Amino acid sequence: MTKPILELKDVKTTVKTADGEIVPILKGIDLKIKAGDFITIIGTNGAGKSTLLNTIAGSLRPDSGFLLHNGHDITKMSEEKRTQFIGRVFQDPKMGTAPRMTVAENLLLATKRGKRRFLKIRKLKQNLPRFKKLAAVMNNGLENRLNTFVEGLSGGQRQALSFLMATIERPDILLLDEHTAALDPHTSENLLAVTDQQIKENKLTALMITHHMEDALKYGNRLLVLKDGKVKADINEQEKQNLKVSDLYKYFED
Ligand SMILES: Nc1ncnc2c1ncn2[C@@H]1O[C@H](COP(=O)(O)OP(=O)(O)OP(=O)(O)O)[C@@H](O)[C@H]1O
Repeated sequence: MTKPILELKDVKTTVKTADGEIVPILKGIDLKIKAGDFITIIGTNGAGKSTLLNTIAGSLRPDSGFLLHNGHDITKMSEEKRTQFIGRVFQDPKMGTAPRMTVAENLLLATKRGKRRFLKIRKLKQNLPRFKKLAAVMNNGLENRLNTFVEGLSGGQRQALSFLMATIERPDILLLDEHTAALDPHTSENLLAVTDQQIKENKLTALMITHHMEDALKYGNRLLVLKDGKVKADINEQEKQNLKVSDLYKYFED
């Protein structure tokens, strides 16, 4: 049997509050993620969803347990090193992009993820047709703004750019932390549809946090419910197809 693309073994993560208190957040997560899994993650505020993605990305180090990437222990690997195989889109359109650089420059930087980063004008020009094609897929006019400074983009275009940057060098794992939550309903729906299409077309492995039960059911082949730092339910494709939103709310009850 092939190894999971990512495995978490009894992962426990604590955080330190402003007054120095150590609070356990993840309380023993066991998870095997197969290549091609598109997992939606739901759970109440504070359940540990973002902490789980932070622990996978390496921005938080677990206190105990292990993370394995294709069978290799990455528990102690730095966040920077993990960017070679992990792409990430945050909720805040301001994160993950450089505001004082153009869309094309940001994309060129993203192609150099995990490598030495310096930009050559020649490379930028060479890549423009490719970037135009990629941006057009996002279905929101980004392809006409390649020479615009990122700070001048709409929130939706900025999130679309973040998504492109996270996926332009195919990541082994794509982490989406409520990446459409700050957008208006129409823009959010468009980005979710493109996200789904890109994940399917490129056979990406992705984890997506959402507070929308309909989206958690509509997208992906697997659904995780987190509660109080633990996996309360791990629902497979078949089970998921038979679920309704009202069924999901039951997992939030005690
Ligand atoms: N760096 C941090 N310092 C202090 N507390 C933190 C930190 N990160 C998370 N927490 C706390 O840990 C708990 C879990 O946070 P986390 O963001 O993982 O939850 P979540 O399930 O993503 O919630 P939400 O739906 O509100 O985004 C929360 O109570 C939060 O306040």
